[in-house]
Amino acid sequence: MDILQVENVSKSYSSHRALDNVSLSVPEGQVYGLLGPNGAGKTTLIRIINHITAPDSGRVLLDGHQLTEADVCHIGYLPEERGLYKKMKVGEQALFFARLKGLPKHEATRSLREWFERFDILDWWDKKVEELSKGMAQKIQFIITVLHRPKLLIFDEPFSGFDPINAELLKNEILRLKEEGATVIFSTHNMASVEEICDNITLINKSRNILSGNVEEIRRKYFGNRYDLLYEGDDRSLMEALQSVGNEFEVTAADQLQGRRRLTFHLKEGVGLRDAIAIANDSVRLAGISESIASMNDIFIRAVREDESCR
Ligand SMILES: Nc1ncnc2c1ncn2[C@@H]1O[C@H](COP(=O)(O)OP(=O)(O)OP(=O)(O)O)[C@@H](O)[C@H]1O
Repeated sequence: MDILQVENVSKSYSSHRALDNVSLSVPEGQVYGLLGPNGAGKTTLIRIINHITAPDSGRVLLDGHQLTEADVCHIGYLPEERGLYKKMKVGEQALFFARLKGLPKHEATRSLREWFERFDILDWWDKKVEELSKGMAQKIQFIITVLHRPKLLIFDEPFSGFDPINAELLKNEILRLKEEGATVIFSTHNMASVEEICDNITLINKSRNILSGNVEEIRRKYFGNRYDLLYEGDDRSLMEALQSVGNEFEVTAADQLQGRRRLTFHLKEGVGLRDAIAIANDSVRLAGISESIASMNDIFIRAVREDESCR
């Protein structure tokens, strides 16, 4: 069942078209990535879903009905530009926002303390917000966003400003929220996080949806019929030997210690993998072969370039 459906949404700012007939469906209980180059239209779409901006045409459905202002309380939204009151103390402010979202004081305090402990920031409770670094303030904002347990969470660039340890912490918390039943949509430029936590994605380029689907399926299919050969020997002679069965050759050092190399190549249509292995074996010492799964980074670049070339 899809918790959110975006149907043919378009939006223009004066003469610029920020979204052009964008449609997507977000399955309930999954993590959904919104990807795209700078200025593609991700934040505009997120703002439309959150009822901050209205679309010029198209509609957004939540649980099958047209989303209204009243539904916004079921959505937790972490905007890209985050605002906290600088002079207020951290705990006091978190409590203030929790009360605004309708949590009784006792429950809000207990729940906030639990979150602060989990994020290892309990000793920040009485600090002033102005004393916090960017990443520290971001943790507080994250907690405020998820505290009232909305069923749909939308994070705009949640990883920006986080060091690798805190980014890992955030990833695990997003997965924990998913396990507890929440649906999470987030925009990001961090492709590693997409591979690690997203079930599905949509890639927007220049206001249009150019690629949607399940991350695993996209990664398997996108480049299609590609394999990694692990070997010891001469790169050039291996590539020459494989010319008749493959193309798009790319050599990388597989591991420095054993001096192994990795050749990634595309197997030509109608050629059996066994034939390629036999040819490779005659030319180098083959240590392994596996299907090559494209990275989201490669897919992002290729999909955007292909889209640009046919506009
Ligand atoms: N309030 C606004 N007024 C005018 N133009 C806007 C406004 N908001 C966004 N735009 C324009 O709409 C386009 C899409 O912007 P948007 O912020 O949605 O992109 P984005 O995909 O979130 O980009 P980034 O990855 O850089 O955050 C951009 O060209 C931007 O300049």
